[in-house]
Amino acid sequence: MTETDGPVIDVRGLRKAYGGAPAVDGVDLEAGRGRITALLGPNGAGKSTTVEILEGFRTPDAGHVRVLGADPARAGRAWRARIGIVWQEPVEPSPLPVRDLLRHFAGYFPDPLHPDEALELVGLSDRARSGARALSGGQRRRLDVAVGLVGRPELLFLDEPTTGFDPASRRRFWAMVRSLADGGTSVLLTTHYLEEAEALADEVVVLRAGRVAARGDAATLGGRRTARATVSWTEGGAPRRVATDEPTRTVADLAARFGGEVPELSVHRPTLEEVYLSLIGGEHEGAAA
Ligand SMILES: Nc1ncnc2c1ncn2[C@@H]1O[C@H](COP(=O)(O)OP(=O)(O)OP(=O)(O)O)[C@@H](O)[C@H]1O
Repeated sequence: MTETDGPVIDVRGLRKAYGGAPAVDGVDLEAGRGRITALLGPNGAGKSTTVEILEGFRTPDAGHVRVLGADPARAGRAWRARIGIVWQEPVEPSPLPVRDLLRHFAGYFPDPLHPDEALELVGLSDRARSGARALSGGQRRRLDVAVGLVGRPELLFLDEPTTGFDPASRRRFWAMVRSLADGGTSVLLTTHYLEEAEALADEVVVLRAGRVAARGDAATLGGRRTARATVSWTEGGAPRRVATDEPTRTVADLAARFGGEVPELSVHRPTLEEVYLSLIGGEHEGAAA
């Protein structure tokens, strides 16, 4: 039975250890219908373990887990038909033409999209007759998403979906995911691209060592909006900077002092990446790139 109210993902106190070492250590997670939730965290933070439990591929040691109202560890085929998964590893390219491949996958679902609709959604309509092997890397990834979508999922898991995309393709892909969410599809996105989380996510959840280090919308995460601004300029040939809670006043004072243009003036607030790196600790700086 389809639930229209309540969160699509409802997780409390989730724990999972491997050989006594905790991978997920008391995670709470809630995702609303039609929302995009991004799960961030350095390598080994517990993202895949969490997602695999939500998909029903791993059993938790402890915790309350409900996905589309059911316990994924016990849910059956009808539940599985309501979720879509785009794996981290691209699917092995098939020799079948793209449209036939989608028709094949559509056959597993009770109310699938027409293959051409799925291709249209991911911007691959003009490649319907191509063999999947003839697609570029980015096009194959979009085909993976079409496969994830063809069953008309209520909840779509996207695991590092845009690795290897060129910047323009990535932006097209984001627009596509956003329009899916606008159409009511809920999305759980795992990504290492902070820019991607910022562009897409209604809520960002940062995992660190199996625990939630922070959650919130990308604009305010970790006190970002209220963090001090840094005003920089050049004076007497030397770079100058001040940290301030009142950047407008600082800029006005500088403008008055310089009597017009302030050389190389900029105002900077912490980026999501800077906030993220401070949340996960400096030892992981390489992991956020
Ligand atoms: N099957 C397994 N057996 C033993 N340990 C595992 C297994 N799967 C994951 N782990 C360990 O659990 C921890 C969390 O791993 P997980 O794959 O969930 O992290 P992640 O956040 O998805 O990392 P990445 O960003 O690298 O994909 C890591 O220390 C990892 O080594």
